[in-house]
Amino acid sequence: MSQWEVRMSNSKGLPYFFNPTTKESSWDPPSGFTKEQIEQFPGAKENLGKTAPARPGQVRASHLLVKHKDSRRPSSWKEANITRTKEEAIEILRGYQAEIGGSPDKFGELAGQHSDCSSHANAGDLGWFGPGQMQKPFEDATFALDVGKISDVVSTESGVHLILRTG
Ligand SMILES: Cn1nc(-c2ccccc2)cc1C(=O)N[C@H](Cc1nc2ccccc2[nH]1)C(=O)O
Repeated sequence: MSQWEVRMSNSKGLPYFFNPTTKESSWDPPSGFTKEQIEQFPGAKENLGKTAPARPGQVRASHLLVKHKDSRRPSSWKEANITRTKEEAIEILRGYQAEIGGSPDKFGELAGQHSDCSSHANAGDLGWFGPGQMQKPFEDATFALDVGKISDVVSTESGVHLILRTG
């Protein structure tokens, strides 16, 4: 039986069917196979049922930033002159992390109250962004998250962050 497999289209963020023997590819399942057979194709379990991101290649995230004295801009809507150390900032962020407990709703509430980023007014929402738009540690951490998940502490030149990936 010519072996079909399910691959993920990077450009569209959608699964497609590919036959390495015949080099055929199709968005729709090849005919002549039962649903059960299709579900056994290599790659089917990882890829079938995935929906395309609203903006292929981009991600959306919210964050809670705690700045410190060595931040690129040690000032925020909350505090004109931020003097805490990076270690103190991490301790504060750990407290928020515990209170958030993995809840996206709680994340937005605390980001709105406590984030040292001007996006606090947006419950921490930064909108959509692609590669090269945010500081690299922030970008890498966001792209590594599944949608709906919250990072551990991430450090950038702006301070220390918790990141919630939303899209
Ligand atoms: C990248 N960005 N987007 C917003 C924003 C987005 C939506 C609505 C309002 C503000 C603010 C910022 C920003 O750079 N804010 C900085 C702090 C900061 N540094 C960041 C580094 C990486 C990601 C987000 C970051 N936010 C500041 O207020 O000093």
